Amino acid sequence: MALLHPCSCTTPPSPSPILPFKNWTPNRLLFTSPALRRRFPPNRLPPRLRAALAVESPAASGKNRGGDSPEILLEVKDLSAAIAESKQPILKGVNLSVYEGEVHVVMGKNGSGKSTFAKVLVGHPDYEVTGGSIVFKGENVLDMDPEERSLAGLFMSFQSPIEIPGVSNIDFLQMAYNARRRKLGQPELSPIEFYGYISPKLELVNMKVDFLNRNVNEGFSGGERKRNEIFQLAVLGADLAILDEIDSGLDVDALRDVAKAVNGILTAKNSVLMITHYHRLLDYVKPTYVHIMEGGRIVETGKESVAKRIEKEGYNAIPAA
Ligand SMILES: Nc1ncnc2c1ncn2[C@@H]1O[C@H](COP(=O)(O)OP(=O)(O)OP(=O)(O)O)[C@@H](O)[C@H]1O
Repeated sequence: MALLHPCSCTTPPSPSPILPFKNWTPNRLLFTSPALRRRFPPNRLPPRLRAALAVESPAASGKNRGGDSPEILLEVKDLSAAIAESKQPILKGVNLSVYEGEVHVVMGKNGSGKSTFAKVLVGHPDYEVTGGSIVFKGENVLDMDPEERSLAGLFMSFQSPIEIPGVSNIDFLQMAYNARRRKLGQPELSPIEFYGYISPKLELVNMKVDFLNRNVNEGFSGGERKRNEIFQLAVLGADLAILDEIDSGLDVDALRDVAKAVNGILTAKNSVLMITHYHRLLDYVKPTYVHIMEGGRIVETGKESVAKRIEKEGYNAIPAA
């Protein structure tokens, strides 16, 4: 699963080391019981209870990073990285600065290094950083393991979200959410408080409540997995969400829902880095910048018009690509 285990796109994580099941009380069983769900169906929580349970996402309510002008969230300088096993260089000097409140889009031909860049940001063990720096919220990310990066507020959704057999969505999310709250020194939410918190998020992505009790991504269609990734992002919050082809394989309605959810999680304090091949996502989520990656470098940066040009003319429209 993406958020707590950015390295897990190839190896399903064991949630236990950082998400202790021992914190899971018998209340949880009541909470997921059909009777309780009938009593508190999503969207129908009594307004007072809803208000009482309303809490901000831990990321949104985290450290206040200051005054009115946007601060820099991510600064990548001359980043190079190779495949850990073969030492084959893939990233060859990536430079990128992301400020609060921005939407950055990375496009590029197949094999240009987009996913590798995203995975290197979250510390995927398949890759070795061979040069340059990554600073996130003023901290050297290269000194952090993937779990620390995630707890610091980096979220990544993967092209192919993994299944976590035997762990329901709601169990997973509550454990992940409370882990983040603990890290921020905030009190954990009880199951009922958590349910109050996530109900509106289900609406945001137009997901049925049944998905909460299904095992993470098990038997989900491709589109449902993508929707679930965005749901996780909406629930867990992030200062920087890295979305790798979140639009691939979505039907038009799902694309609209996912885009709506992305817009719904954006605030003046967080940012999104989206990898996509298609301009259609940008009809809904307006980019601050569009970057073109080629040969492991960002070779062009511009506004949305760059994406439109590529859609029309292909990558030949970008001389360096
Ligand atoms: N773990 C790995 N083992 C072997 N080769 C890899 C690995 N990771 C990346 N590569 C190679 O690095 C290059 C860049 O891959 P990457 O997935 O980053 O490209 P991309 O721009 O995201 O492509 P696409 O648009 O097709 O998703 C490709 O040639 C790919 O085969």
